[in-house]
Amino acid sequence: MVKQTIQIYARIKPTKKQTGIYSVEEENSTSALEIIVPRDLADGFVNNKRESYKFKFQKTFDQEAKQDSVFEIIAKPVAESVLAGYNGTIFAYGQTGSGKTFTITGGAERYIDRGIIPRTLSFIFQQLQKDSSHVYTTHISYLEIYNECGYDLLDPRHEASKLEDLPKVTIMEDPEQNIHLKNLSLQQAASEEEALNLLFLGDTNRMIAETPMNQASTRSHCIFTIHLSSKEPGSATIRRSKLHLVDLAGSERVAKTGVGGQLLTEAKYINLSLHYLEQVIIALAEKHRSHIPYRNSMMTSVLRDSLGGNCMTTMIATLSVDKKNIDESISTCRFAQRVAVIKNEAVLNEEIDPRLMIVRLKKEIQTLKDELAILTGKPRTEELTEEELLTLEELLKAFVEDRDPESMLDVGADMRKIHHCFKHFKQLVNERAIHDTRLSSAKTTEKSADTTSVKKEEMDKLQGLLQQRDNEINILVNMLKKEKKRAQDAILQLNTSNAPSTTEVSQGAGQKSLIPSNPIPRDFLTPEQKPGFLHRKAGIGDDMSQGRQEAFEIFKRDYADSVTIEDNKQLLKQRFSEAKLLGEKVNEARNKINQLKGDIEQRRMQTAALGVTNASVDSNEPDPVEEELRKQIEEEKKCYKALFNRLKGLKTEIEHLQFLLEKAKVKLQKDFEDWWSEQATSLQGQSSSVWRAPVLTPLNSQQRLQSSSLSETDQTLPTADSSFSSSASSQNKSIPAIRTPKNVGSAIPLTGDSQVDADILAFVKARQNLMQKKGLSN
Ligand SMILES: Nc1ncnc2c1ncn2[C@@H]1O[C@H](COP(=O)(O)OP(=O)(O)OP(=O)(O)O)[C@@H](O)[C@H]1O
Repeated sequence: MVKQTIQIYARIKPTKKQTGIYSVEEENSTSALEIIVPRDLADGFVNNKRESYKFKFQKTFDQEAKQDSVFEIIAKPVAESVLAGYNGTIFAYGQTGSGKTFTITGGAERYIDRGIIPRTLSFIFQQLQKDSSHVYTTHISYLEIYNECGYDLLDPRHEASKLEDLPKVTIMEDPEQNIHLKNLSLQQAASEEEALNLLFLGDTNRMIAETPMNQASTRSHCIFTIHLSSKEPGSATIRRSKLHLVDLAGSERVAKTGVGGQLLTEAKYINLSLHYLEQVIIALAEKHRSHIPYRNSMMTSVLRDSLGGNCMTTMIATLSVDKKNIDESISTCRFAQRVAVIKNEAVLNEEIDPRLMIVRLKKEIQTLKDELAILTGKPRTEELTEEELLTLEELLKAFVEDRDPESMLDVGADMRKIHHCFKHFKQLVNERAIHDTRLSSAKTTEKSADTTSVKKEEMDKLQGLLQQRDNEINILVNMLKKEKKRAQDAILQLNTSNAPSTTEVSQGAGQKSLIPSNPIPRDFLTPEQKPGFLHRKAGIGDDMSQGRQEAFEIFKRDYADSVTIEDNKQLLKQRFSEAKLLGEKVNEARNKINQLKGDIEQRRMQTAALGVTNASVDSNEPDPVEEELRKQIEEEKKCYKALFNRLKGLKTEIEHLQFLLEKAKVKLQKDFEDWWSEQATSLQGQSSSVWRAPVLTPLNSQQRLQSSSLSETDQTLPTADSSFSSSASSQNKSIPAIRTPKNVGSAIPLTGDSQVDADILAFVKARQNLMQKKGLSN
């Protein structure tokens, strides 16, 4: 790598006029250029009394300097670096007409005026011819940038087409941020002559010709590039280098009205891309500046490597030393001073030719194989032998089973064995993955088994509940039967004592029913008329099921202690009303006493008032009216006391009765609970096999009536599978509401009450549906 600041040179264009405004002083390896501002021009400065400006250059080529010396000193070293594989750039910067083109390309009239490009081409091709140790390839490209648009000056269509019709050269950037120019042709030049022809073609195609300074400066930038690649015969290394020879646009600034007042101020560039070039130069000159605005213009993008990158760069500041150009000359020198601090790092651009590399590696492999075969005494085949595989497997097994994390597996430098090991480990990892998947799926199955057990628990609970409800129904039905029997006994008794009061109601088809005309027994009332038993009502023992509540009502009625409870209740009621009456009387007596007290007070006041108005009235004499009132008060007080004492006694009696009732209530509750569980246990024992519910269809109201009527004729209530269905089939084909499957194990006990039976059947159906859902029905 070669680290180097951009080299700066100054070249002064010859002039026939006597200027006397500058002087050149050559020092060791540098030269000092002093520009002296004539007094008359400096008059306009207010704050600056300086009359001369000094600038340092590598060398200043004064007016008499010839093209060959410029080439020798400036271009030749760069060309040599390019030949060695480094990138190089030479650019000329200066105002229009200061000699940039003359320096870079040369004068067209005389051979001796050939500029840097032809001389470099000549030099390079001479060198190439001389060096037979390398194979060189040379390509030329010629780019013109005008108004931020790139044009290929070597495009043969230039002559026939207008500038705007030609394809524009565009900048492309690859992921490594390397710049590629699309539509810029690279023309191979096998000889100096071919290269010069290309230069001539490009110059001819330049769209913007040199113009007089006062009209418009030359505003295009031209970049002539020599692309060189070289490699030693048989070597895979290719060196690629580029040499940019750049003729920039004129560096004039705006507002050039005169020299005075403008010298120390920085006027703006006419050419925008030169402004961006200066921005890049300023940014590069600043230490620790991370962002360099190369992308702002096409010219700075193309010359990116030349400015602070992988390139050996040289700048030639062209100066026109006429008095009228003194400000532009100073600007140019200032610019050059900034450029001089930019450091470039040029590296050898070598790359490996991939095709050659493959060939070389193949060859190397073969050589190594041959060597190995000689050393081991046996040629290495593609596959491992069985014996080798066996040994390897044993090694692998030992390695995998070894618990020591530090243990090593050494199979030697045989890639076949290493590959085999990788294959083995991959297999292990895959097997492990499959095993894990199976394990997780097994866990999922376990989970689902858990869910099933939860469901089963729930089902068992429901089944228990169903059993409980079945028991309830059975208990209720049994109780109903008893009630019915009692009612019918009562009817029979009535019939014997009062025969004409019974009406025979025909039920059709030989069915008869005895319905008492008066009074109607409680249990034969319509559901709407029923006060409590089996009639839906809310409230009694909210914690009891409805069936239990109803059973409780019946139980209560037949309870042995009910009479005592009832008597106590009546007594309590009586005592309550007595207490109420006594309380009223006590209040009356108290009011009476208060009233009498008030009367006495009033009487006293009247007597006192009379004593004041009438002297004959003696207020100290006993008043018979007051005496009478006092006696009355005494009487009332006695009465009040007697009443109060009685009330007190009643209160004690009431409290005692309340206590007794509460006790009886608790006992009743307990006795009922005992009886209930007794009933349930005995029923469970009777029907240990689960009821098999018949297939049911809902009853309509007519059927309900018939069912109800039928039941009234029998002491044994009709069942779904016998009485009801058989009688229904014999009477009316449309009636059968209950169909029993063949495997029905037990009958549904019905009560004969249409509403109650409908409730029971609805319950049975709901139960059956539930059983079917749970998959328990057969
Ligand atoms: N060192 C020199 N010796 C002889 N003639 C020169 C020299 N430098 C420049 N000239 C002449 O001066 C004129 C203007 O020079 P040139 O065209 O090179 O200027 P320029 O800086 O390239 O201008 P532009 O910016 O317009 O391209 C040309 O006729 C050229 O031959």
